[in-house]
Amino acid sequence: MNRAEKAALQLRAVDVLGMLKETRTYDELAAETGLPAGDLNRYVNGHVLPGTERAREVVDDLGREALADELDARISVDDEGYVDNTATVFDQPFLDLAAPVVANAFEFDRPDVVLTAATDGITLASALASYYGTRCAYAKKTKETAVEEFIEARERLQSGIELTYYLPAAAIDEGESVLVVDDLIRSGETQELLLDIVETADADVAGVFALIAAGDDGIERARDRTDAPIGSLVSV
Ligand SMILES: O=P(O)(O)OC[C@H]1O[C@H](OP(=O)(O)OP(=O)(O)O)[C@H](O)[C@@H]1O
Ligand SMILES: Nc1ncnc2[nH]cnc12
Repeated sequence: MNRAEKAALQLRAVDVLGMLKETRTYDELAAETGLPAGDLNRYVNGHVLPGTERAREVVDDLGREALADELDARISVDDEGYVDNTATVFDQPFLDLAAPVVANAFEFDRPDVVLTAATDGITLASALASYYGTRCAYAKKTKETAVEEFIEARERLQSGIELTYYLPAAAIDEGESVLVVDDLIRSGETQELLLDIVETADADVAGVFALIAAGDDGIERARDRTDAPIGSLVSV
């Protein structure tokens, strides 16, 4: 790690601790992290940065669990199993904090493009693209105006309705590496359409990630399509 990467990791750890501190006392945070309350206070208040080893532990070990808990607390599931996740997808700072933790926890190779489906995946894709310093692209159910060439992916859903997603063809170049993400995966139909788009572009899949997996079907469907790492932060 060079100096800038170390500094970024240290700041990420401070962000994770700051998020945890919002709902905990320093003593509770100390019990949870195994770190002295006095040190935690100095980190959260920005007086001292954690060393790189400590920062790595906070981001890798504590970060993933803490984010999953936070995500769990923010979503509600109705009687039919449908998820209200607006408190997450509308909160860009939360997703910006989640991005490095997700990237570290799931060991995706740094992609050239983070691809999602409009609408609800966009804020997550934006957070991840910003973290990796790469482009973000989203497929839409309608054609963007003034764009001439599109990659199209069409599928007949279980309902019998045909769904088509369109991505401007210039959004992904041949041979690029693409991380496919969405806020939620249930049947996996949307992810499958995104994977079709990656295939049509002659690009490679760096990974598949959803914040929330509603059941296992979607993850399994994605697993049938690629050997790249696949994951979700929480399951409902
Ligand atoms: O795994 P699946 O069964 O395909 O479901 C997951 C998709 O459903 C939701 O999008 P939706 O189609 O509701 O569109 P939205 O993002 O515009 O709300 C969600 O954002 C995923 O894209
Ligand atoms: N919000 C949601 N919850 C569960 N399954 C879904 N499929 C599409 N949107 C969904």
